[in-house]
Amino acid sequence: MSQCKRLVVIGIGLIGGSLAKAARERDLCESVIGIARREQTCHDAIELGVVDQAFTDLANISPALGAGDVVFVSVPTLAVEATLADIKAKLSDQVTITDGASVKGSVIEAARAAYGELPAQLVPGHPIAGAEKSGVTAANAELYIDHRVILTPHKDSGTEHIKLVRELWQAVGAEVLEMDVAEHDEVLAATSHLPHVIAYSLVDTLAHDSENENIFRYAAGGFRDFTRIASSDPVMWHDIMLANKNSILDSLTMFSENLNRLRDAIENENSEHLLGVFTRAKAARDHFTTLLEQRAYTHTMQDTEQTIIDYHVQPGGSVKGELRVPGDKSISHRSIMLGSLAEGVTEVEGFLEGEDALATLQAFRDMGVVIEGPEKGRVRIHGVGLNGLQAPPGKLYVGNSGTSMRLLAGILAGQSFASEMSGDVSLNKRPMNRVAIPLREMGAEVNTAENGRPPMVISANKGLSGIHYDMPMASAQVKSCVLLAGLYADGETSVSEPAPTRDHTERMLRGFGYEVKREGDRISLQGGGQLKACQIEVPADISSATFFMVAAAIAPGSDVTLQHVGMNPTRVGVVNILREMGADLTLQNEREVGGEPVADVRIRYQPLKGIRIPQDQVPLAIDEFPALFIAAACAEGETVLTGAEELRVKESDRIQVMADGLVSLGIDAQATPDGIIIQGKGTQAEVFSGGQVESHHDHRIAMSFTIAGLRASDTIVVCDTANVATSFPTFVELAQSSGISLEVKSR
Ligand SMILES: O=C(O)C1=C[C@@H](OP(=O)(O)O)[C@@H](O)[C@H](O)C1
Ligand SMILES: C=C(OP(=O)(O)O)C(=O)O
Repeated sequence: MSQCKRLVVIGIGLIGGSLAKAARERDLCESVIGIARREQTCHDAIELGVVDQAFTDLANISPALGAGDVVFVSVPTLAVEATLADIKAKLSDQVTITDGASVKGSVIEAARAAYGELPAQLVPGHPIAGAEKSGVTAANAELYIDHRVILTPHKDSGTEHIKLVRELWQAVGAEVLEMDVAEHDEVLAATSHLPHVIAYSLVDTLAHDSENENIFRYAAGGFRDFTRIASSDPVMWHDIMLANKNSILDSLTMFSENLNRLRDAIENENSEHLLGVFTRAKAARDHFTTLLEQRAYTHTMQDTEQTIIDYHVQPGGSVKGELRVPGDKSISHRSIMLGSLAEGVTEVEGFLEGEDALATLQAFRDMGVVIEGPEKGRVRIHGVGLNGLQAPPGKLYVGNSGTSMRLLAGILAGQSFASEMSGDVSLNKRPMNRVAIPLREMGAEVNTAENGRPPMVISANKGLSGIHYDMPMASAQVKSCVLLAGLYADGETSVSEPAPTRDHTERMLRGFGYEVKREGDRISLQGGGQLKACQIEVPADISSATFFMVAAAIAPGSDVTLQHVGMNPTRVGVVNILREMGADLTLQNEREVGGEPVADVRIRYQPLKGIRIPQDQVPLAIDEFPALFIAAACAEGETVLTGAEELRVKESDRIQVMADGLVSLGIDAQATPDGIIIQGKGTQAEVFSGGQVESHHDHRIAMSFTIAGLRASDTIVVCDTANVATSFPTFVELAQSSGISLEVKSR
């Protein structure tokens, strides 16, 4: 398809030559013409197949050019003005003009100087694709594939000209964005121009060293990677420095100040500062790497531009083997929170490197806490004490994680700075009034969006008072939020829970040397104490282990042992319910690790029967119901769940979403206001039909329908499953290694 009639490239170096060559090889224009100052370049450009024709003067071709033709100016930045003056003198105002200069403010100035008013035919642009090579010989037709081109049209740029330029870049494989000129120049100063100054300066400094030969001879990866861009074209970079002087100076000043602080930290052996800078930078760079690789990720990444990941599960099979699922999510969150607020260094083992717990970790890094790792589940937290957090530089983004937002709300209410927390599409629908109400009663100023939804804005603490709070729902998140705010409140803070909920906060506070009392259903603590750093070993997450317990319980021939699973009595509902359904489940090697009971759980297939789920088990198995509904569908007879309306406000409405998914896979399942009624299909081999189910931004829904594949008659496709990484980043590997035929496909 022809994009433009003729393409004229003025300045046939790497940038111009690559566009010319790409246009020519892809047959995008009737002809591609080069203009260069030197005869030799013209000759080389034709020889190398970069252009069809080349001239040293635009006048050779300009009379023939008109509407539909594009001139691409690709000369050194400071030569743009003279080139535009030449163009104005020789070219029709119908021809589209664009350029490739790295600084856009100076191009606009040059155009004003040459034309007076900015001409409609001009659409400034900047392809973000350099290479340290330069000259026509480096021209590469593939250079722009999957690279970005930023267009900075001015207010009078003609739409037909913008369209032509945009389509030309897209046709050579680039992704085209638009930006305002000033924003472009600031962003580029920081991300491209500053790194070039630093690389040139570093190599020049080392090259002047008397022992430079040795330095260059022995310099391995670090030097080579870091200084690659110092081989770029000196004239081009000289021009960029002058053309974008002000923005570059701003970035350079900020960098020099930080470098000086680092220098002082080294001189004074300030490990805190060094580790703070290095760990924050590593986390940022790792995040950037995943962005570059376009993998589904984590904390601060919003749901933009990601490829969608689906699971394709082939029917049948069984699960076998010894498996260790990752660390407990609830305990991992709390280890970061209490470790950060403690005096001294807390060491954590078995930390869950899933997105939810990482969101909590990032929030505390944002508030100035130095956190080393995670590295294979190990984390070292340099606690700052209850009053040592610093105001974060911006909003705290906690992704998909309700636990992060609700527990953090309690801690943030106690801080001397204001803060704001936001989440992803799922979290932004979840109710936050349940924590805002008691926090306001304590004296905090908490604002939410409509109907108590996130974002949450929490004002600087003007004094909190202890309260007694009778919780209207059984929620460990609400209980923990109030108790954590209670650390900052005057006097005693207490909560009563309508039914026992997970007690990790209370246990861990005690582990950090903080007194927490429990009398019946009432839990209390006094404000104003101190947390002392400790060692934490996080057991494997019973909620993650559940998927393999249910898998083994429903798939004939299965025999699985899950190692080192947390068996906190407030979390064992799933074990009790599966046993009552007739599962062959035994606990082995029961022991206590760091204040939490653990055991190995062995499950062998045995037919299940439907039951009426005891209400007292509901809070103890609250996250396990999606998987338990799959077990119910495979059981003989009816299973009835009541008293579980809390399931409607999790990452999705887990009652409705599971009922819909089950029905679409051929199960008689009926949602009720506070539960579900499922007619099990018993021992018949194929319980579920094949089909497609949505995860609705909910990891537990995604994993539950994955294990349903073990008793399906055809392929089950579970759509949009990147959220599994919030709680169970190794799910796919473990599922595959244990015998589930699961394939991950992206779209
Ligand atoms: O405190 C916690 O770590 C959690 C409490 C539960 O939420 P609720 O408090 O809303 O029941 C649970 O569903 C969540 O996965 C983790
Ligand atoms: C409800 C859950 O988590 P959270 O509330 O932290 O998002 C869960 O993991 O099932």
